[in-house]
Amino acid sequence: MKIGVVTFPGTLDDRDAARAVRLAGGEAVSLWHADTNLHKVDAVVLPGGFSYGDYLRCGAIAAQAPVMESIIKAAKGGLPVLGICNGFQVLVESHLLPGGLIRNEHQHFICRDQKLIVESNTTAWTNQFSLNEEITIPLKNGEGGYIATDETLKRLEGEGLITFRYKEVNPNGSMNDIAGLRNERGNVVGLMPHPEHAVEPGFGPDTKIAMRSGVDGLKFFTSVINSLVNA
Ligand SMILES: NC(=O)CC[C@H](N)C(=O)O
Repeated sequence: MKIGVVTFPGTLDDRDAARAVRLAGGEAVSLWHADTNLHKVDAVVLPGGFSYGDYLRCGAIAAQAPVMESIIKAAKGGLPVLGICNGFQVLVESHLLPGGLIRNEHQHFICRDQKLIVESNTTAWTNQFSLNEEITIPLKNGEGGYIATDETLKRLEGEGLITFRYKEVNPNGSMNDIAGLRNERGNVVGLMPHPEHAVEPGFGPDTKIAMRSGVDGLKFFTSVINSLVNA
């Protein structure tokens, strides 16, 4: 399976995302921000980083990049798309997911191992998790505070679109402890924490904190391969 990994100017985590794809058994295909086609990929990862220097708002300029025009169109047609951190911000700025991401409540950049609860396991990117499974993956961002109108929050809660919720600590003031969302169809998923940094023993979260192997992030990538194989 070919999984496209997008690089915008200022992207940071494209190499780790490509490595995660390979460790899960997929083929990573580099997509450049200026690409006007998606090179026949079966899914796309929008990785983390500081696209366009975080000018204006994180992800706001990347959402206007040529490659996003194809990704938005393909996502609406069912292509699996995962947005990680800056990628989540791009998905929100592209209106593929609702709401907004603002500066962390405490105004500081945060970097920590973060516990999450998986609240939806029927998406292209989460089908290898159990419902309500607790996972630990790294979190590192400056604008991770999730906001939405009361009406949107009600819809997200009512329709089961909140895919990840922060556990124990709400690290950034996100409304309803929201760490990640899905679209109705389940092909588009975005989250602030970083699964691609928790795919190999010894390199992910502190296993004393995670109390597991520190590779909880790998299941995002095996999930999408599983959903493509069984599509
Ligand atoms: N790790 C990231 O992707 C960071 C995203 C964004 N630059 C922020 O600080 O919020």
